[in-house]
Order: sequence, then C-alpha cells, then structure tokens
Amino acid sequence: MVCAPTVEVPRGSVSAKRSWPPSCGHFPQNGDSEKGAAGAVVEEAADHACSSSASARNGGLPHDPQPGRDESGETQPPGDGDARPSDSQTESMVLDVMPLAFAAPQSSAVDSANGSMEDAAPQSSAVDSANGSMEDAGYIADSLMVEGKGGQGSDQLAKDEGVTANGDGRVAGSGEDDGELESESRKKRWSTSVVNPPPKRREVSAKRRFPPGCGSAAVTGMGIGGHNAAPMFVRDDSNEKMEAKIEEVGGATEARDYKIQEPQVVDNVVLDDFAGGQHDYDHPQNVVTNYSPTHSFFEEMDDRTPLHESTSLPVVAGDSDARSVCEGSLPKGTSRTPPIGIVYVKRNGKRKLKHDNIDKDSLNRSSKDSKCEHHVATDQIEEKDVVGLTTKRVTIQALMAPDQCPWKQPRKSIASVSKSLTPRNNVKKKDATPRQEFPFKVTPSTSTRHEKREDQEGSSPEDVETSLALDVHERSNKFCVTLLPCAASGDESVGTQSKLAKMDERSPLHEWEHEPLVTVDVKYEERLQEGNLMAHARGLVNVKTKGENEGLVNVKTKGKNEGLVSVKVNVTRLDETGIFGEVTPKNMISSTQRRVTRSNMKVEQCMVARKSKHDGINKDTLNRSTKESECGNHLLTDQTKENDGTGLVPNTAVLALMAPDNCPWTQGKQSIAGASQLLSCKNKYLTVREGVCLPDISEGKESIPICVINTIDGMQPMPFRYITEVIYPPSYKKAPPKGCDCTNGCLDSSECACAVKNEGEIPFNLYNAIVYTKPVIYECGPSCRCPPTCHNRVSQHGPKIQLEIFKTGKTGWGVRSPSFISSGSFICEYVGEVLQETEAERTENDEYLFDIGRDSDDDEEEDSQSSTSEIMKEAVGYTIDAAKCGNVGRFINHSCSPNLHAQDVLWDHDDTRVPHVMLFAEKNIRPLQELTYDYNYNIGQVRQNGKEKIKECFCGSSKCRLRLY
Ligand SMILES: C[S@@+](CC[C@H](N)C(=O)[O-])C[C@H]1O[C@@H](n2cnc3c(N)ncnc32)[C@H](O)[C@@H]1O
Repeated sequence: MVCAPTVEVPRGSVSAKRSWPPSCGHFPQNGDSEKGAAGAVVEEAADHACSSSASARNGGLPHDPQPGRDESGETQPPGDGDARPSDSQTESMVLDVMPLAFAAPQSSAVDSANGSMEDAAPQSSAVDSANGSMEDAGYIADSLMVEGKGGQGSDQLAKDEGVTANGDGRVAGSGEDDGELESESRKKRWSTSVVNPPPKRREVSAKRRFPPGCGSAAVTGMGIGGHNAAPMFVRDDSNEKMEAKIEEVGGATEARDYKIQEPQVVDNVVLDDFAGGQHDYDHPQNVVTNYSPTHSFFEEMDDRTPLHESTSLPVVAGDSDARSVCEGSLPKGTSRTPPIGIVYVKRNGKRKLKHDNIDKDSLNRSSKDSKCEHHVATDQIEEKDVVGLTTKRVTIQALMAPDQCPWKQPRKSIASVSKSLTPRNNVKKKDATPRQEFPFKVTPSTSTRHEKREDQEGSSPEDVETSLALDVHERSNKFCVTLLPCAASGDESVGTQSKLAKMDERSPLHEWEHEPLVTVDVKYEERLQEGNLMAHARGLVNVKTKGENEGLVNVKTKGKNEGLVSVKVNVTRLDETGIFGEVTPKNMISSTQRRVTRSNMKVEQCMVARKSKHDGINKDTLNRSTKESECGNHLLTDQTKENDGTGLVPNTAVLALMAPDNCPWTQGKQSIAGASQLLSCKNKYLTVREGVCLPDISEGKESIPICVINTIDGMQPMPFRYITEVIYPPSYKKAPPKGCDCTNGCLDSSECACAVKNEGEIPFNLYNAIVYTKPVIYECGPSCRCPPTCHNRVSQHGPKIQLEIFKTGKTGWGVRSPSFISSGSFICEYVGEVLQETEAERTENDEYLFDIGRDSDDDEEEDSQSSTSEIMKEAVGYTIDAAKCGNVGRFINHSCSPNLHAQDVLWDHDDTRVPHVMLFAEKNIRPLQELTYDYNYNIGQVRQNGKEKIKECFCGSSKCRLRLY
C-alpha cells in the first residue's frame, strides 16, 4: 500500500530541501516557527490518508512544531535523553573482560578511550572528511543559510564559516554557486551501512563504526532490560596456571592509555557453591550466584568495593543460556559456560587467567585471523547432543591484538573464529533453539596465552602474547551474571564490573554478608496507600534475596532517619519485555539501620527528594538539589519524610542506578517522578506517568507499545501514519529470493543458501545480536524452509526492545529505551515510503529522508542476479521517506558519536538498491540513553536555491562536528 501521492512542489522552491539527507531538513524560511518541516507535513497531510489516523489519534493535543527547534526559538538545554558524554563517565572507564558479545565492544570501549575506536582510521577519516568539508564549505560558499536556531551558536557558526549571520541565524548572501544545478549540489547523506562503500551518487564516506564484538561492543542479548544481556562471568584465579595478563584500567586516563605491551593475565574466579534449582534460568539476571570468596579477583575488588566484602558475594553471574561444553580437558559432557567476560582486567599480572582448557592452536589461529586491537574477543559454538536435550557451547575469550580481531574484518565473523577454535566435526548438532535449562555453575575459566605459531604470518609477537582465551565450564551450581545497565557513556562503554566497583565505592548497600545477591532490573513505581509510601526505582539494584520471590533492597536515607532502610520487594523474573514486578505495599516495610561507614559517606552526594504532595514530586526541590548533585554511575538512594499537612507522612524512596546524564538530580528539567515514569510503558502506573502523550504511537501495530513522553512541553509529535513495513512504489513487485532448504535452523552456514550469500556466515549470534557488518546482510526469507525462529531472521520481525519516543531539549523528538540494550541488538527498521530519488527531491519535507541502497552499477553481478522489477532497475537511487508514513525509526536523531548503526538487510527480496535499513546497537546502551545514529551528512553540500545550508548539530557529543550539514 502506498500513501497518498507525494505532494509535488515547484522544484525551485523545494528541491533543495529534498536534496538533504534524512533528518537534514530545514526550518521554515518564512520565520513561522509554528510550522516546521513537520508542520508542513501536517498541512500537506491534512487530506492525506496517511495522516488521518494519526490526527485522530492525537486528538486535540498540540503538535510539536518541528524537530530541533522549540517554539520560542530559544536554545534549549539538552534533553534528558541527550547522549552527551560526561567526564565522570569517561573517568569511570575500566577495561573489563566482557562476555562474548560484550567482550569486543568492551574492548572497543577502551579503544575508544584511546581514540582508536572512534578515531580509528575509517572513523577519523569520516570525521576529518566532514571537518574538512566544513572548512571548505565555510570558506568557499558565498552564501550560507544557517538552519536551526538563530542563537549564539548559529552566529558563531556562521562567524566561523566566515560569514555574517543575521538575527535569525541565517546567513544570506549571493554567491556564484547559486547557479549550480541543485541536483549536483545536493549531497544526501548515506548512512545505510557503516561498512558499505558510499554509493557513487553520494559523497559521504561510510564509516566503519561497528566492529561487532570488537569495536563497539558485542552482543549477547536482545537487550531488553538486560533480559538478554550477555552474562558476565567473574573468573577465579584459583587455577594454578596463569598464562596471560590483562591490563586493568581504573579510570579514563588509564583506559585511554591502555596498551597491552606484555602478556596479560586475567584472574579467574571460580563460581562454585551454587545452590541450584531454584532459579529461573530463562532469566539469568535473576539467578543467584555465589562465588569463591578466596579469589584474588575479589580480594582486589574488596580493596575498593564494599560490595565484595562478603565472603560469599555473588558478583558475577552467568547466563543459563550460556552453558556450554568445551571439548577441552573436561570430561565429555561437562558443560561449560560461554565466555561471559573477564570481569576485571588488570595490568602487570595482577589479574590472572587460566587457559588450560583452550585449544591453543585454535586460539592461535583465531588470533592470526583477527584484526582487533588489544581487546577481549569472545566466541562460542553451540552444540546439541544426540538426544537433543543438552545444548552445549564452547566459548572462547581472547584478548587480541589489533590486527588479529576477526571482527575488524568484514568477512570474519565470530562464527568463523569459533570454527577455528572447535573443529566443525566436533559439533554433533547445532541448535539455536532455546536451550534446555538446568542448574549449572561457573568454574574457573581457563585462558591461554597465545603462543606464536610458526605458521602465523603477520602476527607480531606482541599480538600473540596479548591474546588470551578463556572458557568457562559449568558444574553443578547455578550462577547468574547480570550486566548492569549503567554504561558510562554513549561514547565509551564502561565495563559492568567497573561500574559495580564504582558503585560499591560509594554505596554500602552491597554489604551483604553471606547472602547471595540477585541483581535484578527493578522497575517499579508504587504508591502506597498505607503510609503513603511511594517508591521509585529504576535501573538495576542488587536485591538481597529472601526466598524465591522476595528480596530486600537497602535504601540509603537521609534526614532524621538517616541510614539504610531495608525495603522488601517482590523479585519478579524478567518477562519477555524485561519488565519487572513492582513493590507491593505490604512488603514496603522500612526498618532504619544506621550504618555509617566510609562508603556511606561517599553516598552523601545523593540528593534528597522531597515529596511534598501525595501526587507528585516537588520539582523545585529536585531542581535545587540537582545543583548540588554530583551523582554518577552509582546507586542513588534516598528517602525523606515530609508532612504534607494531611497528617500523613509520605515517604519517597528512590533507588536509581544512573549515569550522570540520566540522573534526574542532574537534569534540572527532570523530576524523580519523571524519571520513574520513564521506567516502563507497560507498567500499570502508566496512566500516572508524567508527560505521557501517547501510550502507544503504533496503536498496536508493534508488538511492544511505543509510548510518547514529553516532559518538556505539552506538544505531541506531528501526525503521521504509523506503518511497520516499507511501502514500495505501486509498480514495484517484490520478488522473493530463492530461499534456503535448511530444516535445522540454518545452523550449518556452509549448507544454508542464505548464509552462503553472507559469505558463508550467519551474521548474528545466538543471542540475535549482529556480530559483523557487511554491505548487505541476507536474512532468511519467505522462500526459506527454516522456521521464523531461525537465527538468521533477526531484524525482519520488528522491534523487540522496548522503545519510547521522547521530547528532547534541542533536537525535537528522539528515541530511547527504558531498558538496557546490549551491543548488536536490533533496534528497529527505518520504515517509510520508498521513493525514487527524483521523486524524493520533490518532497517538501526532507526531514525524514533516508537514502538507501547502492547504485545499479555498484555491483553488476548482483544486479544480474537480482529479481528486481524494471522500475527499480531504471532508477538511479532510492530514498525512504518517513515524513508521512513511518515507524519509530523516523524519530531517531543524529549524533556524531552514535550508539546505533544502520545495516542494509535483504530478506524478502534481493534488490540491493532498496534494502531494508536496519538499525542495530553498536555499543551497550544504558537505559534512557537516547538512541542515535550518524546521519552522515555531506557537510557543506546541502544547498537550497543554490545556497549552502547549514544546520547546527546539537548532539552534544565531545566529538560533535558541529554541523548536521
Ligand atoms: C528524522 S528526524 C529525527 C526526529 C526529529 N527530531 C523529530 O522531532 O521528528 C531528523 C531531524 O531531527 C533533527 N535532528 C536530528 N538530530 C539532530 C541533531 N543532532 N542536531 C540537530 N537537529 C537534529 C533535525 O531537524 C533533523 O532534520
């Protein structure tokens, strides 16, 4: 179905706008701030079938004028979802060994800190190129039109560009380039794939931002609330062998200087004494984990964190899905957990890691093949025994040298590495289906320092020396590893363990003694009638378990009852959406304990949240306390009592594990109520959430509701028709590609025809996380014999992570998730109407254009094999226009330090010119962090009426290129 015909506007007046890359739209030139691009859409769509439903849905509420500009035209502070890095986040960086999916990304976080990730050649090139373009454009263009706010930023930008800005931020002039053909001057962004070479018709260089499992962060889960987050194992050094060293980085400075210059050793932590049997292993985060208290790892951790003072503190958890069997020294049938990650990495051999179960030759081979810079790489293979009851997996973690990371090589997948680790003939049977659950525990994992093989070419001794490998095998105990959602920043992900450590430094809340901890994603908001207690919690908090469904949360309080309050909570297992249960009134019992410890003092930064009325938080109080707050990546708790005049004493208890830029106390415009309201769109308190505009903008079209939240003003998004599938031109007939004949879930990539098209690899791991990028990824499609659960069908099923649209401070509406998102997770598709380029250029609203695909001459061979209809073959290029019809993807903003990347995916046809644009997380993303991708505008090339247009970028990144275009 196609939306109403695109309104055609005289080319001279609108073509320039259409020439901009998606979200590169312009603001009204007539100064009508009430009508942005979006406003134009509304008007245009008044009679448009696509907008009718949306209009009805939105009712009489006002609609947001336009992205990137507030109604007053004044610059707004960044919204609560602004993805801006913070020093504190950066400082908290610690190199952690992460689980398979996380390992690489984690390392890449370090790389990023070193500048080697974000500043990696491709990246740098892109940025440099962009900057260069800026300079060139600024000094060459005779006339500039600065879009965005006409504030100081614009003026300064214009000044920097060597022009004079007028009051409204536009710089007008007459230039000789006015006469340029617009079609030539328009340079749309191309951002469909970070690894794709840019289409010839575009000048934007693609950025390789996403070295899955290597650069940004790899993947283990789907990321909902940490539900599928990759588990992380703490390793015990009780093993005698230490064959490698891993550097420990305690902070940003160290992280940036992180270089592996010698063999690294990582401590292994034995996880034994698992209770077993009482936890739901479908939800690994709820699994209790015990660990050996004698482990040196924790001894060191104890030095800095009270969390680990306990002798049986479960710090590391594992994923029940991650159990595996290693074909190493363990008896056959002994399962091993997959590599969840080296929890702590330390330099100079302080952390040791044993590698006695790893096939060194295999490791060497994988090391040889890798191209990653001194970071942890992981891999795994899943097996199924002959009776189909036990899924086993071999997991390898390796600290790889730069030129050895397999994820740095587009054609190298994790799978390929794992294959090198475990002979294919050792795999009896693979099965991506949910694994059988049974108690297991983590035992000291082993790692092997790489030894240079004679046949290793191109591997420097250092590369070899710094390669580590780990595996974990399960025993009889249960374990659980939970990845805390509090990533340090959008730019540099901080390891979970480091955040744990940091959190522990400040908070005594984890002084559990001889009690297993369950790290749960507590998201509850409960208003208690008895005693008027209200509890807000967000993020992950450690819950002291007390039975199957009950736990305790210690709350740091201030005021008269300063101390710790143990709050009983119901511990509910994660459901499919990662939503946790809530605190029940009867369990909301406070018992103040005074535990003024050294660590307590460190939590003094926590702000007092006063609830002066039953029905809300006193924002002024919050705002004032915001000024005093310096909370960072730690557990924030507080509680106050205040008589509201009714004789009742409402208490407000707040638990929060927050990053600085997400903490309500550090964001003047966000109250605790607002923060708690952001917890979940699906909780039963949705109706009382502040700022909720729409409970589900998709109106049930998405499997997970997508709510709209606006705590800044009372506006709603401009109407549009919510669609979940791309709309192709009427004449375009999709031709399903020939499918595979696999009946085993496409586990044998050598046999799967779709995998063959992916150069013999399935680009997704068993957690449905993308593990490498390619110009085009072929998922299994409608002609394939494999079931919908095939692990080569990740992005075609729509969003599985809870997303919400929220009003940002400076960039209009944005998208975020209340849940933790692990790297590689599929976010959503960029859905809209597929327009031919010429048609797109006539589109009045260019805010939502997304150039896609490759030119027909990019790959003649593919074209010859394509079953593309003639109309598509004749076209030069295509653009997805989500202005009138789109999905949640249309609201995702640009950032110069994005956390998403776009990947071309084909599954229901094989026309590479109109691929599906699928957005994946390229790093771990903490809850409520705005989701962004790089629009890849060709800065300096966007013109309107022959005049260069400039649009400021408000992404807030430290690496911001200042201009969107
Ligand atoms: C695809 S839309 C994104 C959603 C949009 N913010 C909205 O409210 O509908 C792209 C537009 O958002 C705005 N935008 C996105 N990222 C931005 C950024 N980093 N800085 C300034 N404006 C941005 C620009 O107006 C851009 O044309």
